[in-house]
Amino acid sequence: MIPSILIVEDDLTFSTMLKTWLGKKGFEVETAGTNARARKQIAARQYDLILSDLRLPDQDGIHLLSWLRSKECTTPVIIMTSYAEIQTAVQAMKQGASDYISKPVQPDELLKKIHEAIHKQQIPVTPVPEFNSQNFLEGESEAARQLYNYVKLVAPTQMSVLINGASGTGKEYVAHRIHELSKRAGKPFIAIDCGSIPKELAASEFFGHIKGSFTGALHDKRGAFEEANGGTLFLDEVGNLSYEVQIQLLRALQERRIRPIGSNKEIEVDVRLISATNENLTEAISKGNFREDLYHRLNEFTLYMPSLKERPEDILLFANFFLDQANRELERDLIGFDAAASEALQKYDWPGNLRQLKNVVKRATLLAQGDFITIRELGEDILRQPVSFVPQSLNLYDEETEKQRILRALQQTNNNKTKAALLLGVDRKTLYNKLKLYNIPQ
Ligand SMILES: Nc1ncnc2c1ncn2[C@@H]1O[C@H](COP(=O)(O)OP(=O)(O)OP(=O)(O)O)[C@@H](O)[C@H]1O
Repeated sequence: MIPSILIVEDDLTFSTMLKTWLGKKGFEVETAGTNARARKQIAARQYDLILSDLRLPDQDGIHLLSWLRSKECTTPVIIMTSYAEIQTAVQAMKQGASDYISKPVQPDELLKKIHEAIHKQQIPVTPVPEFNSQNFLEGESEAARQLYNYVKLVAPTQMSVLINGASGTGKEYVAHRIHELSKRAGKPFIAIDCGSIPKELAASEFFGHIKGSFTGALHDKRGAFEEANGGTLFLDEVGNLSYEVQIQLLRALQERRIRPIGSNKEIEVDVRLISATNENLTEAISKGNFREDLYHRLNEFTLYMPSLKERPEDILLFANFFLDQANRELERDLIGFDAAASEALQKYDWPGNLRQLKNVVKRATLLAQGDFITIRELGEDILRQPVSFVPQSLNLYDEETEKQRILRALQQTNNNKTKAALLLGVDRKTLYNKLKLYNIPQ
């Protein structure tokens, strides 16, 4: 499916130029010159992304954002601003913008941000992020250790894997990890969000079609099975497949062959399946909504993704990891979280799991005024949890963990004892005592 973009921009030359360029990059693009016009167009149809100038002749882009929120419209919005001051961007992010970009717009940067924003919304075939040590972390909790032990065991096999877990726990990341650790690494990894494919297009998404085989089939299209041939096909939200598509899928898996719609030729496919779900599929089976035979095909091995609440030891680890990412993306240089912020992060429930933590940290990185993220920047949801503002004592940790935390804090602060003490939530004197205790050179 071609992703659609609405450009809201009053500079006609610039918007025409953007429209042409994005059109060449494979997007379907429409434009609007005013806020009022944009609202009309948004009310009339669904877009995958809105790219809006901050300053518009009638009302500015921030107004557009609050209007979208009032309509409970979740289409991602990227704000373009000539005023690169942080404040406008901050306001836009607070109003729910996915991202911002300053003018003059760098085409490659814009394209990257568009892909990221659309990816977060998960259109059916999601562009696959690059996985490397800069954007993947396993965690150190017992739950994480167990999960990645299983991942390493199952990855090299041909078994189909069903990943079970709540939204934002990292199911797609784990699916990709399995692919990377398998013999299929280097071959395609194709992700399909079964939850957002319209029922009537599902067969074409999976198996492809021949030009003219139905109204709207303007070109030949390769389906996901063919795209993933030799590699891995990842079916996200697999519980959402219609019964009819479940039957077609089962047949394809049993026969290892598919036939594009309108074609009389069958194509052999060699695909490893990884699926993910956040619902109870056994319950769906008992209600007659999911086929048991397909379930067993998909579920030769089950992985359970722990929620962030079930792995509290990993919260600060991930928070710091996402902070490094946000520092790079936003060109900021924050050192860490102060003691009260660290405590608040650890006490919060994180219903949206890693995805929510990543978003909270990114916003806070943008908003922070000093070297550390404080409780003020973490947002209302997190503050609503009862948090005592007394810095946490270091002694909650065992000695080795405590020593490692101190070494990390010193490294993060370039050996600045005052800042390291602040980061650890202790006073300087305590820090000096601890340095002596652990024989850490001063
Ligand atoms: N192991 C990880 N290391 C680093 N970042 C991660 C990891 N796992 C998840 N993330 C971050 O959290 C976000 C959510 O992860 P992912 O999309 O894999 O979750 P999901 O469980 O598939 O969510 P959903 O059920 O909503 O599709 C990712 O975009 C990524 O930024």
